[in-house]
Amino acid sequence: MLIEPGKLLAEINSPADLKKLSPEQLVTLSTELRDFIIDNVSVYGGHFGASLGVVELTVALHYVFNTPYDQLVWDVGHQAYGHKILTGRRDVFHTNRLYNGISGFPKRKESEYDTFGVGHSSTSISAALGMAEASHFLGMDDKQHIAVIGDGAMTGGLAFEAMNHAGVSNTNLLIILNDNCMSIDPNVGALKDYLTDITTSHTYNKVRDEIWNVLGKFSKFGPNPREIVGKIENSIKSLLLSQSNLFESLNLRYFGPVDGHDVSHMVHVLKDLKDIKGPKILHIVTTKGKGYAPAENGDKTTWHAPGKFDKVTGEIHKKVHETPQPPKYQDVFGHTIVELAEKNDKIMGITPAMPSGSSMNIMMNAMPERAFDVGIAEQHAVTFSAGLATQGLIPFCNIYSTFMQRSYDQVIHDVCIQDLPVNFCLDRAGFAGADGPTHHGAYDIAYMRCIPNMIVSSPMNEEELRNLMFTAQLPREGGAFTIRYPRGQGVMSDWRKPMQAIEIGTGRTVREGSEVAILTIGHIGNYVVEACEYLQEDGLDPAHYDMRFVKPLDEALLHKVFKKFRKIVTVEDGCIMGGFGSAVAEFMVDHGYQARIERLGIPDRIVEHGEQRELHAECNFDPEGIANAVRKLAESNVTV
Ligand SMILES: Cc1ncc(C[n+]2csc(CCOP(=O)(O)OP(=O)(O)O)c2C)c(N)n1
Ligand SMILES: CC(=O)[C@@H](O)[C@H](O)COP(=O)(O)O
Ligand SMILES: [Mg+2]
Repeated sequence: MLIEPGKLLAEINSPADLKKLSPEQLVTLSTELRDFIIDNVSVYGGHFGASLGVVELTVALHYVFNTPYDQLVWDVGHQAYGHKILTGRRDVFHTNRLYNGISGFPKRKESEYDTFGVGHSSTSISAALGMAEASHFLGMDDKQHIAVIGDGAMTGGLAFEAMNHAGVSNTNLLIILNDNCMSIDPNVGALKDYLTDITTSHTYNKVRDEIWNVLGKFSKFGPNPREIVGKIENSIKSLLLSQSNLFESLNLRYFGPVDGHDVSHMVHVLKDLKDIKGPKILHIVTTKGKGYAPAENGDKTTWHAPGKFDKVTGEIHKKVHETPQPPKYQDVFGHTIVELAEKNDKIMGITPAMPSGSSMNIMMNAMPERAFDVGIAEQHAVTFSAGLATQGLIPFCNIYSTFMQRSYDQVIHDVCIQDLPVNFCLDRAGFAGADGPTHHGAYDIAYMRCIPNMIVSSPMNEEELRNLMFTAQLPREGGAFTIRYPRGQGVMSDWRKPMQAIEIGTGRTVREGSEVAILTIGHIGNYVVEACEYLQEDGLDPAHYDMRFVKPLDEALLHKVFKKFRKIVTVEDGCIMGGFGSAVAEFMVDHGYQARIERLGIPDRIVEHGEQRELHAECNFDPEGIANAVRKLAESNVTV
């Protein structure tokens, strides 16, 4: 269902239309844009608070800059809904994040205005700097490059690496630091304190006012007062350098903080900055959820991505169930780590900026001195965990599978080469769903199982998750222990049972059978249970083994399987290449068995966004797809 935009917004089909508006009309447009986002997200879901917070900035940027010639890079991209709507995607915005609809993040294939594909944080400054250096190299020194980065994303090491480089470049790079004191959860760390200090400090405000007085005068001199620019720049610089400013010390000219919700002022400021050459940073202060009272005044973490809600009452729609529902895997993790830590005082919890998403916040609340939110800093989270392990502590480092990709060298260099006993809980393993390819946890089995000193496991249900966590905290010689589990609910409403150790490298038989054996890893095994019901109706009787470990594999069980079966299906919610099925195939070859193995999982292509089950179906490993694969194999004439 297409949602009607306000009158002014209905006229904006591209930023060229926006430029026809008077500065006064921008205020009305901002209100209409905000309403349109509220109307759509309340009905269709998606990220919310962040886009509301940058409405005025978005309008001002497209008003002042010549996009898409000037290059605008959004960090993370969850705040770019306004940008999408103003750049030709208003009428398809109701398909945002839906299967076959537009992406919830900027995406190069989707629009020329989306200069850089995003989803993971802290990339914008590097990307914009690369574009700026390219423009210089290609003789387009009139081109502007703008990176919009949040205070949360600024805590990522990559952002600092980029600023370190930008400070010695002479490019037209404008970094806009959108400071709303929030990550998904409240922002953390010394940088946050520093930004709060600049924003509230009397000295800085005085300096800021002086700068804008100077710039205010300078604007009146006309569109291109280059001579005056130099003089003013010098005075600004000396004024700022007399202060200790983090960004100035990196040779980035610092401007701000300014009110990011005053669209007229933002236009004025951006116009001025456009004429100042070289790398610079504008610090704007905004409110996440601005303009929608429940989000602005309520729990900002909830309103980061609230799901569908009643826009009038602010009530978030929750499915009502008549029977008790299984918990989310993340909550099983959160409660279980506390339960374990109460008995084992060496256990520590680590999350890089996902306390709510991973449910590590349960431990952070229960035992704050033993659980750390380290900011959007996955590399640091892993090496920090390694440091804890050197001292005999037992770290449970919980990272979304997709974000763990950031820390690959740390896993190898800092953990596995040193054989340190660090536990990795990889949440959101497999298809993430509506967030799409940037967030799918597709590769972890393949990238973890090839590292020596690494155990790789995955539970089929809540009880197994708890038992694996219990096993991971028991003393062991060394080595890392990975436990991967998906986004969403498990299958057991009665999950809080006493925990027991699982012998490392052992699987279990879910179902004895004949003709075809199905080997699974993790939660996706529940699809096989469903598939077996259909297959039984067809008179088929496949065996099903929940392997629990990809590494080490349960060799005894596999010998049993390969001795009995010539037709084998493997199922995993991960990339086929190098994954669990590949491990089984390697075992077969290494041990001289011959069988036909049908490997189901994520194919070697980028799978877009949609509901998890839609994506499983697309890749033929939903229950129907699995049943079809088994039927086909059962009918085939395997001669090995
Ligand atoms: C590498 C990486 N880690 C974690 C995340 C999850 N994440 C998405 S948005 C976000 C908070 C970003 O905060 P900020 O940049 O300040 O933007 P805001 O939502 O406040 O506008 C986090 C942690 C991510 N996208 N990428
Ligand atoms: C933009 C981003 O990276 C996060 O907001 C992410 O969408 C959270 O995912 P979950 O909803 O699975 O926690
Ligand atoms: Mg923020």
